Amino acid sequence: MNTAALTGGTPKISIRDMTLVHVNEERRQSNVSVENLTLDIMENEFLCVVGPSGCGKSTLLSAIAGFMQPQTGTVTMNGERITKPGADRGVVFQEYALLPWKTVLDNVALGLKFRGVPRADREAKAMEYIAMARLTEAAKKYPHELSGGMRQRAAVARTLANTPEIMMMDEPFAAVDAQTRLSLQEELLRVWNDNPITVLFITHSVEEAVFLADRVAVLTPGPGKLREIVEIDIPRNARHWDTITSDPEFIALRDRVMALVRDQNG
Ligand SMILES: Nc1ncnc2c1ncn2[C@@H]1O[C@H](COP(=O)(O)OP(=O)(O)OP(=O)(O)O)[C@@H](O)[C@H]1O
Repeated sequence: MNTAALTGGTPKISIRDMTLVHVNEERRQSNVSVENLTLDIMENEFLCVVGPSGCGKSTLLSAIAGFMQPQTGTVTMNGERITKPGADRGVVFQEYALLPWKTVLDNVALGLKFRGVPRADREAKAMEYIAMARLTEAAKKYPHELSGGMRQRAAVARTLANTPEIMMMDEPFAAVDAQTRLSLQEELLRVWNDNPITVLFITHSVEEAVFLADRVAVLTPGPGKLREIVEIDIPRNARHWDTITSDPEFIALRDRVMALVRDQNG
């Protein structure tokens, strides 16, 4: 855990009193999805966001990604207001992250291509990230030739190859089977330990959040406000599924976060 960052370091992302409203002009409807949310995401921390369905987790991600603007309040990165999407913020979604007509190598190299990096350089760089995701053997394969877990590892490699300042993940492992999901979580922590980066990870799974995070932000039922932040001080070298589920600290933190999510009195 990046304790220095959490106890006085610099926030990478600062959200202040942010309200996000989805407006449907045709139907003359508006829907307040996030209300008066204040939250910092510290440099190189792994922050998980949990909360009841519809509480605004994905909407929060959209604002940091620059896909939508707050109606009131602010969202900044390194002190600068976020006004549009940018390569400095990478997003991994649950599905559709890879272009089906491109190989793993071309998918991972795509962002570098857009930035004008010459072919040999971008392929060498992409292969480094592919190796990190343990996909070297699959570099020339197309997404439909990969398992769901391999596809998500490729999606993470593609995002990290763009060297963003923050990687945001919206339920990235929700579509894979339970066993694959556990190994993807361990793999993600291995990669993150080797490549420190700020991570915002959205999930429905309290266990997943407590396993991965430095801190878990629990939102209230929609419109989402911050209910509580729970610090997860389980040592990084204890984050293995074969042992952690019998660790009393893990059990206590999981139960605490679960109680916060289930309490509907926002
Ligand atoms: N494009 C949109 N137009 C109108 N309302 C929207 C739109 N997208 C989301 N909403 C509404 O905003 C609220 C928050 O949705 P959001 O998807 O951010 O929640 P969530 O916490 O990510 O949900 P889930 O856990 O079910 O994925 C919900 O009431 C949803 O119906």
